[in-house]
Formats: sequence, C-alpha cells, structure tokens
Amino acid sequence: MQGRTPAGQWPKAVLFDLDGTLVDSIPDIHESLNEAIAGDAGREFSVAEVTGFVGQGVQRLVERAYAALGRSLDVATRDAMVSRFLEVYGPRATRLTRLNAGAQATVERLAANGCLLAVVTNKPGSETREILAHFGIADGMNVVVGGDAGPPKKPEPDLLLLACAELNVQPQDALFVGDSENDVAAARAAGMAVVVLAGGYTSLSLEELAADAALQSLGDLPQVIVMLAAARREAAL
Ligand SMILES: O=C(O)COP(=O)(O)O
Ligand SMILES: [Mg+2]
Repeated sequence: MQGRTPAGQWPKAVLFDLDGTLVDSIPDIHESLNEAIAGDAGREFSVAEVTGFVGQGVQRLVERAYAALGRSLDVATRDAMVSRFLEVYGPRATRLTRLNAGAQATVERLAANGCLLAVVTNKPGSETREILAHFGIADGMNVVVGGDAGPPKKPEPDLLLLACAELNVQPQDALFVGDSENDVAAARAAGMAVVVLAGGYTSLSLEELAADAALQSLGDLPQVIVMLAAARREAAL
C-alpha cells in the first residue's frame, strides 16, 4: 500500500465485490457446476441459469441448482455437493475467468491516491485469494473477506462491517463497489455508500438496483468517486 489516506478524504476505503465486479467468473463456475453435479442432476445447466444461481455463496449455488430441477436437498447431500463443486472449481477457478476491464488500473490508481482497498465476497476466501493472486491484484488488497469468514453473508451487512473493522475505518467512510442486489442491500444495512457495475450477475436493471451511482466500466470509478464526494460535501453544508 502506497501512502496514507489524506485527512478528510472520502472514501478512506473502497471495498470490492468479486464475482461479476472485479472478475467475470461465470464460465468457470458454469463448467465446474456441470462437471460436479450434472451426473446427479440428470442434465446440464446453461450459462444463463448458472448466472442466476450465483450471488449468495456456494451453498445457495447448489440449492438453487436443485431447486431449478424441482428437487429438494437434504443437508447432508447439499454439503456433499458443495464439497464436490469446490473440488472441481478450486483447481480451475482461473481457467476461463477474466479480470473485468479497468480493474487493474483502477485498483492501482485508488491505492496511489491513498485509499485502503478490500475485497468482500460471498465466495469462499481461499478461492478468492487464489483468483486475486492469479490476476496480480492480491498484494494491492489490504483486506480480503470471503463468504466463509464466519458472519452471515451478503445481503446481511456483517462481512462489510468485518472488513471495515479490519481496515479500521467507519462504514460511512467507505464505498462498496458491487454488481447485485445483495451488494446494495448489504451496503445500505452497513450504512455505506454503494455503486454498481453494469453487466454483472443480477436479473435487475441498474435503476432497480438503486445504488448511489452506476458504472459502465470499472475505469469510470475514480470519476464517479469525485462526483459522489462532491455531493456528500454539498449535503453536509
Ligand atoms: O459466490 C457468490 O455466490 C457470489 O460472489 P460475490 O459476492 O463475489 O458476487
Ligand atoms: Mg457479485
């Protein structure tokens, strides 16, 4: 991390969601889910279906896949399928996954401006760290909070609050960048500003997501931060 957060700067910290925000990870999740459970499920899932299953962690991914088949899952079978999915996904989580446009440059620019940086995702921490390292952005992150960190996942605020505690910043001094309704709900409940990236993993429109601002690309983030910071200063007058 370069430099320190200049006094009075907002935000002091920028927290990023992972799937659908920093990375486009659906191709690996899609292939891994099919490899792990298609035998038991009796058919393969489409990319669009799997995109709809992503967002609330691996357990919900598996539960939603079985719900789409009209099948209920007992806890033991669900846990076995979660393990099977992670066995397939873990070693290949970056085979088809790509960093979203502007991610690297934006992370570097925010860090150079003295912003603390974190990733807060519902994906398990070990796969998250592996993906960040693969794309060369792990070292730029001050804190990484995965969905298996302990507290309830997004849309609850707890993972965001945990990241803030680890960064030693107040939620109102942080900005969350996400792609779905889980991210907006978690940030609102945490008392944190939130922006959403277009084209992520949600069936809702940008208007329906109702974040504080929307990004067409992560490269727009520095400019949007300037705008949000100005609006906050004006509101405080
Ligand atoms: O793993 C998921 O279900 C979603 O992960 P995300 O929180 O990074 O979007
Ligand atoms: Mg996401």
